[in-house]
Amino acid sequence: MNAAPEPAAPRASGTKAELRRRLLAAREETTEAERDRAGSAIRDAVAVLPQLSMGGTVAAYYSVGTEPDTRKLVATLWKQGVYVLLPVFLPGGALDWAAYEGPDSLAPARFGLLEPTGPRYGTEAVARAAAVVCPALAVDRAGRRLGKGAGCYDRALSLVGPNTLTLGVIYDTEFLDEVPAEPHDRAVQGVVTPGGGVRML
Ligand SMILES: Nc1nc2c(c(=O)[nH]1)N(C=O)[C@@H](CNc1ccc(C(=O)N[C@@H](CCC(=O)O)C(=O)O)cc1)CN2
Ligand SMILES: Nc1ncnc2c1ncn2[C@@H]1O[C@H](COP(=O)(O)OP(=O)(O)OP(=O)(O)O)[C@@H](O)[C@H]1O
Repeated sequence: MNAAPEPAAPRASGTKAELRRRLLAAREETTEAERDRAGSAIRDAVAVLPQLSMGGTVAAYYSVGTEPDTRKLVATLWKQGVYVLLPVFLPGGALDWAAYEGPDSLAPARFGLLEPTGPRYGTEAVARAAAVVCPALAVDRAGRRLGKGAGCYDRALSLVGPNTLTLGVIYDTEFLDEVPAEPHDRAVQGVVTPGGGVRML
């Protein structure tokens, strides 16, 4: 065949990298007061969900930097008697999990993260959670999420069953019509934003 080749479609990974840069730059513009308000709204919307308030296990993340704040949510769930697992980033990109046992149970880790210091329960511990509260840079209408690019949450979400509630936490402006997706991407069931609360997708 001598038909001219189609122009190459941009590789999804390239598109993702560009989008990440744009979204991270926008997060840099948020103020501490905005992030503080966002954290209260996220806590108020999420802590009342039955899967997160019945005293079972919830896998969450402990926000750092300009991420949508989940520290208030984590503290509230813990005070309510929920068993909160937080991720420990392993070399290679898998996540281990350990319990949040109050602010003193965290220590600074690589990449500016604050990670739990208690016993680690293994990569598969996430499968015991009634809900997984995932960090994301963007989520689209089909629940496709864009993460930081290490594939941590794609792997973690591939371990959870269909009865586990999976939520991506983002700012309102990060809820997009479409996020570039690759076959390994694992969608979330719902999205949480400060302005929109919890929306199932
Ligand atoms: N608060 C929080 N905890 C979390 C996550 C998260 O997104 N937020 N993670 C969600 O997956 C995991 C950590 N994932 C990470 C993925 C990539 C990089 C990273 O590439 N960081 C560097 C860039 C590379 C480098 O410096 O060499 C950076 O900070 O720019 C860091 C953490 C587990 N814990
Ligand atoms: N289930 C998996 N098992 C092993 N590696 C995986 C898996 N899922 C994704 N990966 C790896 O992770 C890399 C990064 O994926 P991607 O760019 O989609 O990350 P992300 O969804 O943005 O990040 P994260 O999941 O950490 O929030 C992929 O190139 C892939 O090699």
